[in-house]
Amino acid sequence: MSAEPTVDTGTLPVLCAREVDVVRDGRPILSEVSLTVRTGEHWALLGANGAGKSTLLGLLGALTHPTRGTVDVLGHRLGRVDMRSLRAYVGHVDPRHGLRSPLKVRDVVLTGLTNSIEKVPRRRPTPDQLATADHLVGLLGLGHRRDALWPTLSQGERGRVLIARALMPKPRLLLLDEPATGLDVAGREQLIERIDTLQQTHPELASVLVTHHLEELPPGTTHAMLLRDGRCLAAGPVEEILTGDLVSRCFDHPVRLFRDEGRWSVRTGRTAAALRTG
Ligand SMILES: Nc1ncnc2c1ncn2[C@@H]1O[C@H](COP(=O)(O)OP(=O)(O)OP(=O)(O)O)[C@@H](O)[C@H]1O
Repeated sequence: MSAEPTVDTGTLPVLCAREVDVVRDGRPILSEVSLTVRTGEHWALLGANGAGKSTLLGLLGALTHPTRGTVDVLGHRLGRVDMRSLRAYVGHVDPRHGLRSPLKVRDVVLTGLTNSIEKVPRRRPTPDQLATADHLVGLLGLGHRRDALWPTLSQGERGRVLIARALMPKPRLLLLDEPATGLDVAGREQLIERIDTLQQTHPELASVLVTHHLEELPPGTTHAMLLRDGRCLAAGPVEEILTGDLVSRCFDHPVRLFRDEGRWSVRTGRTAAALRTG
């Protein structure tokens, strides 16, 4: 039987993946990927379609095991401890959330406590838990929608509800899988603003955000990893990694990068040498 993990809240990295390989149906999906994430770091995980981003996020979220290599979450190795208890320390925001019931916003946020999609019958939240849910709903800018039903929410509102839900068990690591997919400009900007606010209100948190679009990165992004064909092309502080040259290689297309007020934008460039970063 797996032991309940004691979680280190001190100096250990929140997450440490070493030389990870993932092979599915005999095909290498990830090869020799290493990543260390520490408290207060906010990582962008970038790569073209099929590069392996979601597969890596599944490992980081203790949803799957590597074929080779090791993944430690708060000092506890996947495979040696109960994966479900580790998941309580990792908030996973997946826009493909499969909720079917017409739950109210506040009830969806409370499902974060049980890490379940639907409400768990006969489980009553404590007054403290209700207060935390209300606080998070407000923090994500949804105070006025607290009693709205899930099917009536816009996609942008759903994204923010799912972030509040992921924060409910007070995780140390927040994983965001393409959170701005399908959002209009207003929805995307509100989401990015709220993610950026979290980085200030929750200094104990680390995050990894997957996207194809540099425009969707919050200004508070501190680090980036570029994945290409299942391998890490580059990883480190964002100023060193988000360069026209490296991003061009990552997406196999010459681009120039611009940064204005903390946000990135990308244009096709005739040569990668024409790069300009701010
Ligand atoms: N269970 C599996 N069996 C076989 N191949 C798989 C499996 N899961 C993923 N793959 C393949 O692994 C590759 C990486 O998939 P993954 O979803 O991690 O990429 P991604 O970078 O997140 O892509 P996208 O940006 O399109 O979402 C893809 O080619 C995918 O088809």
